[in-house]
Amino acid sequence: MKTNLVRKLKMLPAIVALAGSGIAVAPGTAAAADNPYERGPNPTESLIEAARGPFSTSQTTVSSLSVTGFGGGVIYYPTDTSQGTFGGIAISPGFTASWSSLDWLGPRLASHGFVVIGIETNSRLDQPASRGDQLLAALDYLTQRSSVRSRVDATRLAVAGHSMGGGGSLEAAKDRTSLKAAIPLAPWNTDKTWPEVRTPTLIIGGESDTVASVSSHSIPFYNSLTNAREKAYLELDNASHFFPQTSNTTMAKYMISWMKRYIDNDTRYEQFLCPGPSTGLFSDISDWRQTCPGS
Ligand SMILES: CCCC(=O)Oc1ccc([N+](=O)[O-])cc1
Repeated sequence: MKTNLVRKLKMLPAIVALAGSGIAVAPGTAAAADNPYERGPNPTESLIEAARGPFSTSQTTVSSLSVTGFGGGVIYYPTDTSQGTFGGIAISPGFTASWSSLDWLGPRLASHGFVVIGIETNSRLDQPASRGDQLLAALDYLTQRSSVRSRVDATRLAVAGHSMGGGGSLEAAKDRTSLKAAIPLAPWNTDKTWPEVRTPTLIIGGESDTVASVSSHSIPFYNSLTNAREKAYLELDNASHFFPQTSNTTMAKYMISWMKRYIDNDTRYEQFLCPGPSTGLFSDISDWRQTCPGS
């Protein structure tokens, strides 16, 4: 007992120094006391724009033969086990595409402290409703059966997807209102109204998309999210339908900020979302709309 007390007293200066430095400390220590889900250092523009975040990552392939409800995929996860569990994110590719079309996103998001599963769909022709079911099946697999399940917090989960996969992410959020965040990318869906979604949702559209034009998809979807706890719309200047398929710093930066803010409840990332980016002549963002907490 006495030895423990002496050890704790000896550690105090180190804990105080860490708290001041912005370096994350384990849940239960001083800096993380307010928010047990906060992971990683204090964010800066350069941190969220970098090709990799502060966590080292590893990956493991999931065979379609070992799962039900989706077509397997790849899991990316932080190797650090000293800070507790991480939130989980499932991501679906679009019509006729495989996970490899988006795979740059896996390590990019995981390196900020998330366990990410990029899925293959049962068929590459699956429609958005099916892709939504498959995203949820992948999250269940991730948290209940996968080899990394002990690293994931099953109460802090999110979805994203491209095109029909983005339409699928709206379907998943509609069906599972406990999801903490959704990010449809150039979403495509025949259903144009989403009042059932309560999950904080960031829609990212491409200004020059001719497959799922923002005027008939992303913007009406955003406007119809009347019951989402928070929502935002980011439009990438002059971007085509296929912008998520190559590494895109602006897209990654706002995905990271949204996921951190709503999966981890990390208000340190609010600075990038409220009031959000400018959309001037020299910006690569042509439109930004949002509801900020309390507004
Ligand atoms: C990578 C393909 C992204 C995607 O899903 O694009 C499409 C979305 C809708 C249709 N369609 O309605 O035929 C086609 C492609």
